This record gives sequence, structure tokens and C-alpha cells, in this order.
Amino acid sequence: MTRSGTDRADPSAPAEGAAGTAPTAPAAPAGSPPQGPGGGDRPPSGDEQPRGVSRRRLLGWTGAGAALAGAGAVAGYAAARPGPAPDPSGGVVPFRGPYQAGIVTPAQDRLHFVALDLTSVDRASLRSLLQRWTTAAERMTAGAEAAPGGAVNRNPEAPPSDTGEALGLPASALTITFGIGGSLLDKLGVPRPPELAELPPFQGDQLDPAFSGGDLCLQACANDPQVAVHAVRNLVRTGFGTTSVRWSQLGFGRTSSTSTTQQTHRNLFGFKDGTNNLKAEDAGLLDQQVWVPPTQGPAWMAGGTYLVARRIRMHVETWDRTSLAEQESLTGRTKGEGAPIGQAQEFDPPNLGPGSPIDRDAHIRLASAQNNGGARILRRGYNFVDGSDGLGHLNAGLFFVAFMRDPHRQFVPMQSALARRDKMMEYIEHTGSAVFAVPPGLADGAYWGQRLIDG
Ligand SMILES: C=CC1=C(C)c2cc3[nH]c(cc4nc(cc5[nH]c(cc1n2)c(C)c5CCC(=O)O)C(CCC(=O)O)=C4C)c(C)c3C=C
Ligand SMILES: [Fe+2]
Repeated sequence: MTRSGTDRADPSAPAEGAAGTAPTAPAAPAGSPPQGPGGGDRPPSGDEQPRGVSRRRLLGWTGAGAALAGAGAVAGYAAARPGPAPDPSGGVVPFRGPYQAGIVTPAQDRLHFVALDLTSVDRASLRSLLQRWTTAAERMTAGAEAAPGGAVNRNPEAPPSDTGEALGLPASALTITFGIGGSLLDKLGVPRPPELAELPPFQGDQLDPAFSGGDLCLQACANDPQVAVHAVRNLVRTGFGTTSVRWSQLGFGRTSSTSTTQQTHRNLFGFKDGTNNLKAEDAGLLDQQVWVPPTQGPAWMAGGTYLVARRIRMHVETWDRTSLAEQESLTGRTKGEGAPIGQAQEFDPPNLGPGSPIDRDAHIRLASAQNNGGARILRRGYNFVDGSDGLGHLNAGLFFVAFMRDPHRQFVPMQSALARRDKMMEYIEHTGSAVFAVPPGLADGAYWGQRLIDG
């Protein structure tokens, strides 16, 4: 499948797969631990599923009239044709499944995050938008254009139904994750779950309303920035008349790994970030710390999670004038290897007990589960550089994104401890903040937010 304008109208229609299956049948459900080359840094082994299927290859299969009937059929096809090269861009991540994609999906390289506000409170038009968004998002994550007919194959007198900048690009592991802000529930007259209560102010906060809040959010992650931007742009365009953009953020160089298959990348302070993150493979911990159980809160959130976004400006110029020893002491880890102070290797457990060589106010000590009543979070942040500030400094930082069961029991104690005692705070400033409810994944035929809107 390509965005060349020759794709079919609906990527989830049976034409390319067995009835009721998504077009991306080779892969596991969205939210499952990674199974193949899509997104992980580890080279694919021969026995992995061809999860990183490229748009071009999908076109080849359908062009040949292949009747794909799920993963087994695809595996059979792969066996019949030697050596389909894995798509280095990460291929297709399934859109539907028990959890939304883009949470435990191995973190892609690029982000485009957008928060939107409703321009008029009308349930019917919101329902219609969510249905249209779901269709377009599913198409784009499968590597298709946002709408049938697309960029070039429609009435030349009318605006194209796809903006066109992703024509010919592979799916690039695009995921689009949808969230609902407390302010939307207020507008709809739906009670906010306590998890969506406003965050308290934290010491040192410099929050800019222009980078905070929002009725809805869309998190697009992909291994190609053009693919992520294309997805957000086309969804924003679809929302015209019902939603308007409140703020948005581009990110690069993921600062968290979310799978044991991934290497740990570095943040703009030059440190490995994401080492002691929750990972897709930690199913038990994800159940405890990330996924909302059916016994917690409203039914529409069972199997969902909560997203906390913080735009954190990092004063990199000041940091760069700080000695290596001080940088390491503030972080609690070595800069080169990323090992906890006193240990040799990145994944050695930190010694936080009596006689520990880690500073009492080190970032990793203050943020640790031991210091926060066992609370952990799934971090999924990105670096950003938004030009310069006119004072000779880069406007750079970390767009912190984290998923958890309850922001008030997990993020709040952690951030309170950091805001009060973390000396890294002298080098950073929180300039934006938002919390969103992220409903569970979608069954076939369902649309984003359906359980909330239709009850
Ligand atoms: C409230 C939550 C957190 C914020 C905000 C935050 C900001 C932030 N972090 C770094 C750099 C690193 N953080 C690291 C570990 C780490 N950070 C948090 C939470 C927040 N960080 C947690 C829960 C952890 C894991 C702690 C543990 O149990 O070990 C690390 C070390 C590597 C790692 O494990 O990821 C770095 C480096 C920056 C620069 C920053 C704000 C700009
Ligand atoms: Fe951190």
C-alpha cells in the first residue's frame, strides 16, 4: 500500500485481510510486547514475525491478489518468498487491540503531539469527528492516505482529501494515541474521574497556559518526522469546525526506551534516559502501574491509562558549564555508561541503601520507587529544540510524557520530591503541563472515545 492515490478506500475492509482483521494482520495487537523488527534497535532474527511490513510490500501482496487470513497466512507467504528485507523505518504497528498503540510500542524516534479544544459543545458533531478521526488514523498508521482519493486522485477542482506530504513514504511505525482532557468532560457534563483532577502547583513551576491543558490530545509517533507531522496535520484538518489547536510539540531522539529490545538514548544533558523505565515486557508491572483495572473509575477507562505531559525547558548552556562530577552527582548515574554511581554497568541496580554512594538528593534517588511508596511510571518523552530564545540560548528541553494508572498517586509524589529537592531543578523549568485520560484500545469497528460518548 502506498499513499500514491491508488490505495483502496478503507484499509480495514476485507479486501486485504480476512473479514474483521486489520490490514496489518501480521502483527500482534496494539499494545502487545514487541515481536519483531518494528521499532526495536535489536536486529531482527529469522524466526520473528515480519512485523515491519512496508507499505510497498503490502501493495505487492494485494497486487498479487494474496488472500491474507491473519498472521499464519502472512508467515506462510514470508516463508514462500525468500528474504523479505525488514523495513528499516519500522513498518506497520497495528492500530487496534486491547490497548492503544503508542504506549508500550517501542518508542519511535519522532513525536508530534497536539492538544486541541472543542470549538462548540455538540455531542453529535464530536461523535462524528471521533469516527472520522478513527478512520483516518487507522488508514495512516497502515501507511495509507488520510482519506480515499487522497492527495491527487480526486476532483481537480476540489481541495485534496490528503495533504500529500507523506506520499510514497512507508508507514514508519506510526502510532496515533488519543486522549481526553478533564475540561472536555466538564463541557460534556460528565463527572471527571478523580485521576483527572488538576495537578497541584509544584515549586518552581513556570507554566505557560499556551503550553498547558486541552480538551483532547493526539500523540503521533513515527520513525520519520514527516509521517508524524502529516498524521497530526490531517487530523487537525479533519477537526476543522469542531476543534482548534491549543498547543503542539515536536520531539526527536526519544528520551525513553519502552522495550528491552531498545538501546537507551540520551537526553539533551547528554545522559542516557530511560534505563530504569517500565518496559513493554514487564507485563505484571504494567498491570500494577499503568493499565486501569475494571474496578477503578468509570467503565470507559477500564484498560486505559492516564498521560501526563510536561514541557520542560532545559538550560543547556548552564549545564554545559557544570563539571562532569557535578552532573553525575546530580543525576546519580555516570554520563558515559549510564551506570548508577558506585556500579559498573548501565543495568546494575542502584544501591540506595545505607552507605550508598548516590547523593541523597540525586535525581534517580528522588524519583525512585523506593522514595515514592513503590510508585513507578512508564516514561515516553522526547527531546525538543524550538529555535532560540532571543537571548543567545537554545529554547531546548525535554517533552516529558508518562503513562500511569493514577497521576495523583504516581506522578504527583515524584514531581513534588523532585521540585523540592532535586538540584537538577536549577537547570530546568517546567513550562507546560497537561493530563489526559487515554481510553483502552479499540475492537474492530469501534471508534475513539465510543464508550464515553455512547455509554
Ligand atoms: C516526575 C517525574 C520525572 C520528571 C519530571 C523527570 C524529569 C527529568 N529526568 C531527567 C533525566 C533522567 N531521569 C532519570 C530517571 C528517572 N526519572 C524519573 C522521573 C522523572 N524525571 C524516574 C521515575 C526515573 C527512574 C528512577 C529510578 O527508579 O531509577 C535518569 C536516569 C536514567 C533512567 O533510569 O531513565 C535521567 C538521566 C531529566 C533531564 C529531566 C528533566 C528535564
Ligand atoms: Fe528523570
